Amino acid sequence: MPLFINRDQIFAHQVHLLEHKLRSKEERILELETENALLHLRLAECMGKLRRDQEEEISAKRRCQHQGNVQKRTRAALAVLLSEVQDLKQDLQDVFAVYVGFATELEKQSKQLLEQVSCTAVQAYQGDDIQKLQAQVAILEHGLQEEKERCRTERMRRRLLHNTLVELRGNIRVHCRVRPILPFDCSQVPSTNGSSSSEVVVQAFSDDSVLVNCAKPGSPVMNKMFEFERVHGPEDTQDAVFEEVKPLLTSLLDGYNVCIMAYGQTGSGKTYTMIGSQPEDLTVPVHNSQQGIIPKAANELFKLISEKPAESHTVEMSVVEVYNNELLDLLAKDEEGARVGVKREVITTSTGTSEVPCLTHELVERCAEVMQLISAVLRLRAHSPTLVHRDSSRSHLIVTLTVTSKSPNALALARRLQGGQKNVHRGSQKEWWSPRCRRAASSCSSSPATSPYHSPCQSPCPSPRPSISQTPIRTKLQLVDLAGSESVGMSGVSGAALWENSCINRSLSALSDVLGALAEQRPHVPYRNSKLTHLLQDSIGGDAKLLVMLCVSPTQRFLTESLQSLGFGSRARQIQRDPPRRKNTGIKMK
Ligand SMILES: Nc1ncnc2c1ncn2[C@@H]1O[C@H](COP(=O)(O)OP(=O)(O)OP(=O)(O)O)[C@@H](O)[C@H]1O
Repeated sequence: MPLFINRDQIFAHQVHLLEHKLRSKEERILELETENALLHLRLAECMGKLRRDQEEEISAKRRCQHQGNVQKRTRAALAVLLSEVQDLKQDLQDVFAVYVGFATELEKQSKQLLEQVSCTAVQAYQGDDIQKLQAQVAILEHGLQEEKERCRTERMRRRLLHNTLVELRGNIRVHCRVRPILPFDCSQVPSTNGSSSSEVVVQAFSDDSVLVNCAKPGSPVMNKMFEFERVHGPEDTQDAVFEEVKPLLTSLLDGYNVCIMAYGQTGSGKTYTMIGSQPEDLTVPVHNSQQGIIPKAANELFKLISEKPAESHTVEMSVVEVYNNELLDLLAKDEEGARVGVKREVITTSTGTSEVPCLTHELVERCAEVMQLISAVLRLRAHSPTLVHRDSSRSHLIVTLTVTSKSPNALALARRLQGGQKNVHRGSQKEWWSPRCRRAASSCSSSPATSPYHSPCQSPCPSPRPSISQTPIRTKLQLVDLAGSESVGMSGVSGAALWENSCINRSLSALSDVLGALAEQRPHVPYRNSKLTHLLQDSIGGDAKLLVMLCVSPTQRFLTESLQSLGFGSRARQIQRDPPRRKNTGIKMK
């Protein structure tokens, strides 16, 4: 059957198809146009963002440049200031040298005149002449006294200028103490080069320099001079040593953190300097004149606090030892209330400071209480005999006195107000503890009942914050008696003691590495290489006022160790930190 195809129908169908295609194309075009418009919008947005970023970049660059310029100008001004101080120091040294010469000459002349007077008196026996001569002698002696006085004043000025220089540089202060010769300076083993082991080779040359004779016997003298902020000789008493440290206690109440650290080889007098001479029976009180820096500092601190309004300051104490690279809380008690060393960890907080969570703090109100706690923990501290020292400390001891000031002095308050609300809040967040924080702290398993103070609670405190003037300021006084470095051969130890020795030497070399990195201003400072440096991180690299007390033996027997300690001190002096800052101020010290 023939198939008739209606052409109109076919066309109509094709037209319909084409129309459908056209519609979908138009729809696609519309879609694409919308997409295009959206893309344009996004492009415009991106362009805007790019422009803003570019503007920000330009302004950041400008700010950077400005800061760079300011830094350059500050550095240049500081350099000028430093060179002026150096020149002044040099001038004063010259003047001092002239005065010394003049004074010596005058003394000589007056002696000669005195001799002449006595000769003339015997020969001539004439009253008039004697009187004249006596008058002359009196004038000369008076002149000599005056010169001596001027000399002393110039010396003081020189030291003051030097201290200003140290403050300007923000350097670590280094003092050195050369102890007297002691029986163990004479070695039982005869020296291979024939020299006497007890020969004095390290001397306090002046009040700021140490002279070391490094020559081998038979060879020409080879002297090395080391300069420090203050040098004490064997004749210097505990009181004299503390006098130079005392001003730091005032700084503590002015809002600075302070750290005093004794460094030196075993038997060089670190514990003697920090704690004082120790009787066999630790309960026997030590005479004031024999006390070291820790009791004297505690005494001075309570004296200063007693001059403040009543109950405005509280002091809390913690004691830790770093033994075999482990941190032990020496004030922690067991269930029966007996003190036992409990292991703790040191952590870095979100603000970058180091802290020991759950560390025991005891409230102390008198120096005697501090010393009672010290005697209690000294029994726990690791000691063992070595060939050099029969009661050698085998751990680093860190005594911390935390002062909370509810009514800070005008100086600290003014600084804090200048520092601004933002700063205070940042500081207070870390320092203020609300009842909720206290509860959190006391829920810590080994928290002491005696103190509400613990490491800061991480959870936000909903309680209202105190105003700026109400916020207590907390400052830390860290007193560190480091374990003594020594060579294995010299100490003659073996077994467990050998491990102790290697831990001590490793932690001290970690301390040295940290100082090296800071002195060379390396971007990474390896604080975490040892528990000791991690714990002391804020004091060494932070903004605390740090005083390193180098202890050295005077004799040939320990020459290598003494040179190593003096080198450590010199390296510490090279560190240029930001000048120490008061707590909560954010303002650099003048
Ligand atoms: N300036 C000093 N005057 C008198 N005696 C001192 C002086 N310095 C140290 N001594 C005595 O030297 C001995 C060793 O001193 P000390 O215990 O302080 O050494 P150390 O550096 O702490 O040693 P270690 O690191 O091994 O513990 C002690 O008997 C101490 O009394």
